[in-house]
Amino acid sequence: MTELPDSGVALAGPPVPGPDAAFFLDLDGTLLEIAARPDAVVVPPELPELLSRLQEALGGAVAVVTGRGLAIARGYTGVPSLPIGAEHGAVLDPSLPGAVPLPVPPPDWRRAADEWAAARPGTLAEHKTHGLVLHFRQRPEAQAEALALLEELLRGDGHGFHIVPAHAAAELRPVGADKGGAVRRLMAVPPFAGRRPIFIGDDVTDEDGMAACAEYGGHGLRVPDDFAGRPALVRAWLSRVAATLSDREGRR
Ligand SMILES: O=P(O)(O)OC[C@H]1O[C@H](O[C@H]2O[C@H](CO)[C@@H](O)[C@H](O)[C@H]2O)[C@H](O)[C@@H](O)[C@@H]1O
Repeated sequence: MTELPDSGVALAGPPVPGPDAAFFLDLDGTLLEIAARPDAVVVPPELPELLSRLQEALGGAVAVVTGRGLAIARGYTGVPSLPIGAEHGAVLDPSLPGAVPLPVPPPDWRRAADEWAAARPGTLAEHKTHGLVLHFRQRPEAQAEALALLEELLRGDGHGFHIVPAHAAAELRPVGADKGGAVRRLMAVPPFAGRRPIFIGDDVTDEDGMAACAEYGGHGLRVPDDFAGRPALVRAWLSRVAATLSDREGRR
């Protein structure tokens, strides 16, 4: 059973995997509770220690694969040695192999996104190196207008971008950059190579990462289905995985 620390509620979690597992972890909605705005997330103080314990139990085979920018994700996770696939796999930790050149949004797109958000209180334009996001969580009625703006920006040659739906947001992302690519690049090198990968995510963009894990004999765990939609349960389960695997190793 997985204990939910703040309520004492206990739910059955997935079985604890073997010591040959590798974890690919999504951030927002998986390790972190969803917040009203991207900059309003509360990072649990125990997260860096949890990730470090998990790394130790799995020979280092733990990565975060997120839609967030690299510096932000690095700050939230707080573990310098943790490999990070950022911007949905468009940006990988500089230490990781296999970088491919990707487009950046033209300046007039960035201006148009900022102007769109400035004219609609409650919305937000988020800029990434290889993309941009229009957020409307606090103004859901702006969804259609957000999509209309992104479609308008893509009219013409599209500069190698496409529109990806997100939680209460719409995003422009380079064609061909997805979380599956980040998983494959990491699975090609130690300490991931040869392991059975498990991707934990909550969103449609995580499905690419889960599909890539299946190519290596692994699978995906979906937060809504496997953890009752509760990042706190994901963290509690990962803590149990780390403790169980370390215990088994200690007894050998
Ligand atoms: O791949 P992820 O780690 O799940 O990141 C996905 C996006 O997360 C952020 O936006 C989402 O979370 C915000 C904070 O909870 C929330 O306010 C927003 O409505 C969600 O869409 C982030 O801002 C994006 O850049 C990520 O792509």
